[in-house]
Amino acid sequence: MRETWGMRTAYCVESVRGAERALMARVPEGALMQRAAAGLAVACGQLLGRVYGARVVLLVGSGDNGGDALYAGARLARRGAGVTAVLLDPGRVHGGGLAALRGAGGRVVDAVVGGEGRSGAGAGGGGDADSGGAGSGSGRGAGSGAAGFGSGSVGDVAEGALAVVGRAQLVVDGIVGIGGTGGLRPLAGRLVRAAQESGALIVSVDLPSGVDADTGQVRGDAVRADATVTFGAYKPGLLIDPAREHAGAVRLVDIGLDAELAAYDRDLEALQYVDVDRLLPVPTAESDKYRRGVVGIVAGSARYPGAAVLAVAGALRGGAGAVRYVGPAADAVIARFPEALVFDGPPAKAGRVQAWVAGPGLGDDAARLRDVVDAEVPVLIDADGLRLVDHAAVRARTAPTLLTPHAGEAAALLGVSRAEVEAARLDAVRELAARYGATVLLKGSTTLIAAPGGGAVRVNPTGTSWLATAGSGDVLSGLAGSLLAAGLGARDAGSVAAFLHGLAARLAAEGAPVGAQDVADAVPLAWRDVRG
Ligand SMILES: NC(=O)C1=CN([C@@H]2O[C@H](COP(=O)(O)OP(=O)(O)OC[C@H]3O[C@@H](n4cnc5c(N)ncnc54)[C@H](OP(=O)(O)O)[C@@H]3O)[C@@H](O)[C@H]2O)[C@@H](O)CC1
Ligand SMILES: [K+]
Repeated sequence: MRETWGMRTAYCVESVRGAERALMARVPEGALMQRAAAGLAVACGQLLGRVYGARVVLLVGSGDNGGDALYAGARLARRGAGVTAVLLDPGRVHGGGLAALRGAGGRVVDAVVGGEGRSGAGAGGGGDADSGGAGSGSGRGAGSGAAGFGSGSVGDVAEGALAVVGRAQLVVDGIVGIGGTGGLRPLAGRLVRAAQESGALIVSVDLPSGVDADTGQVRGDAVRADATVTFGAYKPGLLIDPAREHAGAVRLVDIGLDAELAAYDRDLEALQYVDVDRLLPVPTAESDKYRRGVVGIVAGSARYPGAAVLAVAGALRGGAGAVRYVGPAADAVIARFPEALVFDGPPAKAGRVQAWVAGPGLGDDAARLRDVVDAEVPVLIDADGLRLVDHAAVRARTAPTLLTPHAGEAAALLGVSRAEVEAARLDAVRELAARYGATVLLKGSTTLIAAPGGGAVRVNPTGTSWLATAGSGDVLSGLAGSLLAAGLGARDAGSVAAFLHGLAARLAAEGAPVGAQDVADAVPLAWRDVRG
C-alpha cells in the first residue's frame, strides 16, 4: 500500500541517497539544495516571526548540510536579517553556499582561534565579511580549523564565535546531516552548548546534529533543537527516541523525492488518524457477538487480581463482541464488568475464542499459559507471560503471535541490558521479531511494532508520558487482543491499539495524572476522536 493513507513514512539514509541520485540526474545541478534551503528559510522565518533585523547564526559544518544552512542564511539576509555564519571547518565549507551568503550581505567567522582575523568579521560590527573567496582557506596556517574539528581538540574555540552565538535569536544547526557518524565532535559540542545556553531558538537542518539518522541512537552529545526541517523524507531517527526528543517539532520539506522513493522499502511508518480510522473494526448488520470475535483473557492471580480487571477493561473497548476471562480473579472481574464471561479452569476448556491474551499479572501460572500458546488462534503474550513462555513453543506457532514487552522485558528476552534496548529500540524490536518469529510491540516513549518477516516497522505517534502509570500495559494488551479477535492482523492490531491507548491517555489526562482505569475508560473517547 502506498502513501495513500496519509501514513507518515521514514527511509534510511541509503534509500534517501539512492532516490536523491536518481532525482539529481533529472533536475538542474544544485536544484535540490535550493529547494531544501528555500523550505528551511521559510521555516526559520515563521519561527522568528519578524525576519527583518533578526540576529541569525548559522553553525556550518563541512558538508552539504552546511551548504543548506548557508543558502537559507542568504535568503534570510536578503530579507533583512543579520546573518553570521560560524564555520567549523573553514577549509571544507560549501563554496557556493558561502558565496551566496556573502553576496547577500551575511558575515562569516571561523569557529577556531586565528580564523576571526582572517574572516575580517569579528563578532561585533555590522559590516560584511570578506575573507577572500568561498572555501579557499586562503592564508591560513594549514587549516587549523579543520585540524581542530577533526582531531577533537577544543582548546581554541574563538571567543568571537561564542559571542555571536550567545547573542543570536535563532541558531541554524547545519553542522552535519545524513553524512554524520557518532555524536558531536568537541568543537561543535562547545558551540552547541553555547547556543543551548543562550536561549536562542535552534533549528536543525535535516537532522539534529549528533543523532543517528537510521536508528535513533544518540551516542554522544547532540543538538537539542526546537524544530527540525528535514528534506525529502523523514529519517527513522526523527521518529524514534532518544533521537526524536532532540528534533523538536519536525517539518518535512518536499524536494520532489517521492516518486524516486517509491522504488525503496520504507523503514518506518507511523499511522495517522485516517489510517487508524480505516482499520477500526466496525460491526455490520449481520454481526452478532461471535462474528465480532470473542477474546479470551488469561491474566491475574490471587496476588494481582487488578491486572485481570484492567486487561478485561481494555478488551471490552477493543471491538470484540465478547470477552471471556479465564483465571482466578473471576469475582473481581465480574464485580466490575458483569458483561464478561468467566471461567476458572484450563483455557483449552473455556470455549471458543478468536484470540487469546495471556500474561498480565499471571504470576507463575505456566500451565494456563501453555494452553494458550498451543491454541491455533492469534495470541498476545505480555508481562509475566513473556517471562514464563517457552521460547521454542512461540517460534513453533503457526497462528499469529504478538509479544508486547517493555524495555526491561525485551532486554530479558534478548539477553542484553535494559539500557541497551532503550538506546537502540529499532534494532531491539527487529531482532526480537526475527528471533521469536512473532510480531513484537516494544512499549516505551516511542512504541514500535515489528513484524517477523521484516518490512516497515510501525512507530506509534500518540505516545505520552502520562502512560507511564501502573497497569496501563494491562489495558493495552486487552485492547490489542480484542482487535486481534475482531480480525485485525497482529501488526495492525498492535499499532491500532497503541494509537488508541496513547490517545485515550491524552484525552483522559488533559494535563493531570491519570490511572490505568481512566485510560481504559477513555478508549471510547479516543475511538470517537478517530472516527470523527
Ligand atoms: N539527500 C538529499 O536528498 C539532499 C541532501 N541535502 C543535504 O545534504 C546533507 C548531506 O550532506 P553530506 O553528504 O555532504 O553530509 P553532511 O551530513 O553534511 O556531513 C558531511 C561531513 O560531516 C562530517 N561529520 C561526520 N560526522 C560528524 C559529526 N558527528 N560531527 C561533525 N561532523 C561530522 C564528515 O566529515 P569528516 O570530517 O568526517 O570528513 C562528513 O563528510 C543532508 O543532510 C541535507 O542537509 C540537501 O541539500 C538536498 C537534498
Ligand atoms: K544538522
